[in-house]
Amino acid sequence: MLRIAVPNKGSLSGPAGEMLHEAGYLQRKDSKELVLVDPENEVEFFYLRPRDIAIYVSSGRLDIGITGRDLLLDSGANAEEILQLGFARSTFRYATKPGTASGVEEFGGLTIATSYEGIVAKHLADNGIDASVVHLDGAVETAIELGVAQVIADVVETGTSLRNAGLGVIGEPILTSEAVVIRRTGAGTDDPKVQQFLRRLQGVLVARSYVMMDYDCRVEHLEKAVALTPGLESPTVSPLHHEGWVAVRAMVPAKEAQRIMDDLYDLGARAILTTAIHACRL
Ligand SMILES: Nc1ncnc2c1ncn2[C@@H]1O[C@H](COP(=O)(O)OP(=O)(O)OP(=O)(O)O)[C@@H](O)[C@H]1O
Ligand SMILES: O=P(O)(O)OC[C@H]1O[C@H](OP(=O)(O)OP(=O)(O)O)[C@H](O)[C@@H]1O
Ligand SMILES: [Mg+2]
Repeated sequence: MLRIAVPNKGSLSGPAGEMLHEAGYLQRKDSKELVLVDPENEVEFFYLRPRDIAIYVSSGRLDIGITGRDLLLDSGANAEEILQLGFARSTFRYATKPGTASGVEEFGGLTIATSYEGIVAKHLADNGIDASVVHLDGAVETAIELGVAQVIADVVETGTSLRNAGLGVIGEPILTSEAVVIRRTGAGTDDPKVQQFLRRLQGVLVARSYVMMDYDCRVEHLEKAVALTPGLESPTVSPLHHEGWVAVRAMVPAKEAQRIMDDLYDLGARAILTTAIHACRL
């Protein structure tokens, strides 16, 4: 059985469960369930605090985990990313009240509040800055108003929390984060069970970001049409009953589908349609 750590709470938990469900795995129905066995797929899911997942995976007791890159780096655990999942995207940044500091180099002697002490301590050390770090569990933006710190370092997605607290970002993002699949460093991905798990998640990512496009076009326009829809390997081209015409089928990125349909139409293609892909193995 492959043993997999899944976030039990917070921003990662819902999307991780949805992705596993789309990949064909059983998922818990009750948020109080801590362990779930999926016998058909030969996997066992452990629902754990997102912050603890890298520690479990680095111990080798669990084969794989889903967590955030920022949490992985903050933990300092002996685990590495083996797949990016594209959700829970955020940046990790410093912020202050206007007028406190214009750059990270002015943080010397100040106190920085954060839930991610590991990342902040390393970043300060790398930049040779001597500042104090105070750990808070959450709602870090309020720390400045309440006088606990002059600077915060926190997750920023839309920036709404910072704006609401009257804070502005300082310097470049310390890192960009997203949900990732992790494995103990050096354990590799050769294990066929790990390979199968990764292929299933990759299949979900592709099914979400591509659509299938079909259209008819005249033979003399085929080369130009195929250049617009090269597909993954190469498009399928079938003869139509109506001589001089072919039917073409190819996967295209969902975000570009409308633009490609316009370009195909201008080229003389007709009956252009797209359909959703529900599952996929590349
Ligand atoms: N607003 C957000 N948008 C995108 N990702 C976020 C956001 N807030 C947190 N994350 C990501 O979620 C992960 C943190 O998960 P965690 O459960 O510890 O905190 P949380 O989502 O803030 O939940 P809570 O604070 O309610 O416990 C990190 O990878 C972080 O980058
Ligand atoms: O840039 P934004 O879109 O506002 O998102 C970022 C905020 O979201 C998270 O907070 P959460 O709501 O999880 O509360 P927390 O601070 O207590 O973790 C994060 O810690 C930031 O505060
Ligand atoms: Mg939070």
